[in-house]
Amino acid sequence: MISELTTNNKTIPVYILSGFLGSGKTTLLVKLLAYWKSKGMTPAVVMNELGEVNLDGEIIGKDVSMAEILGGCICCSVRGDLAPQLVELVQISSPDVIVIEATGAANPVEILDGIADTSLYVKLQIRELISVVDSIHLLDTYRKQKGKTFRLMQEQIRAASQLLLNKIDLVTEEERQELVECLRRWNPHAEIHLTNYCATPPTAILRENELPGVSADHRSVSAEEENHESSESNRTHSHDHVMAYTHYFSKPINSVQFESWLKQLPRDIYRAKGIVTFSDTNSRFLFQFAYREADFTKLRSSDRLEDVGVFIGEHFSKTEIEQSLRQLETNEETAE
Ligand SMILES: Nc1nc2c(ncn2[C@@H]2O[C@H](COP(=O)(O)OP(=O)(O)OP(=O)(O)O)[C@@H](O)[C@H]2O)c(=O)[nH]1
Repeated sequence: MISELTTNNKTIPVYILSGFLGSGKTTLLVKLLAYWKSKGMTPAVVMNELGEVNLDGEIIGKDVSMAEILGGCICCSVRGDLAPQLVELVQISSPDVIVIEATGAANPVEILDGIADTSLYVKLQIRELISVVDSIHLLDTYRKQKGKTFRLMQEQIRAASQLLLNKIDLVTEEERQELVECLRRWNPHAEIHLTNYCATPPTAILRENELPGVSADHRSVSAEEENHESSESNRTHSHDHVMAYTHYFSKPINSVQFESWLKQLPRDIYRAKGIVTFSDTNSRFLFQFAYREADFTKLRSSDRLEDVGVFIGEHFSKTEIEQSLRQLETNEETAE
């Protein structure tokens, strides 16, 4: 159980790096860390390895705060470790940004669920789920169309908001096109970047200019990004598809309205959890929502937790969720 809570009020962006074993996740991580450091930022890393040793940790360097979760996958066997490790990382190093490098065998949707737990204790906002795809490996499994690896790769691709089709030096131009078509079919929403050694401008995949809770369509785009966007024909231009949305409530809301709001959530949102203060009951509750069933547990009023909701699903509109929740908050304002 997490006993201490952070008092720092900033919201920390979180990026999840997913992708099959050996696809290039660490290669990308090293580039992202160098980028953040060059901007004077303090990044922190959560590394998860199936084995008992973390060899990649050596590559990261001693100047980056790192939490290691070894001996299992954070999406299943050591999932309970993720929240306490993240909270500790935030409390000790107060990072500006956190990257979670998943094991190659991880199902990213389960990791989102683990981060949702953590959002109850520290202010986190999942920004991107980046899946790195090994071109030659995908080509091989795609042509066979079966097996556990095929299904896992498919899940990692489906869940992503950013896709790096990496190691394109190892496939032909025709094969590249075949792979891009495959990615598009499995995930019509993600942005696709064709890369060698994950070389793509970090600004193109990080969406740093987007403030939490602000529609990506209104973000300001840097010149570098703009150039990149116009030269990249494979990208979709709506960024408003996310796998998780974290909402920090600004005030208590009405319990009846919130319950009926939960019931009408789109089917694409299959998991939600959080803490709310109800104006009409004068109490705080932990809420859980799964498979269209909502459950509320009363919290002690002394618990110093933020009012927050985390919503997980497939490519739903973050803006719509945000606006309708803000509406619930506004309803209370007018009722006062
Ligand atoms: N040919 C080629 N090799 C690459 C490319 N990107 C990465 N590699 C190599 O692929 C190997 C695996 O890269 P990593 O970045 O360690 O991959 P990973 O996904 O972190 O691997 P795991 O942690 O084992 O899951 C390394 O030897 C990289 O140098 C690429 O675009 N082309």
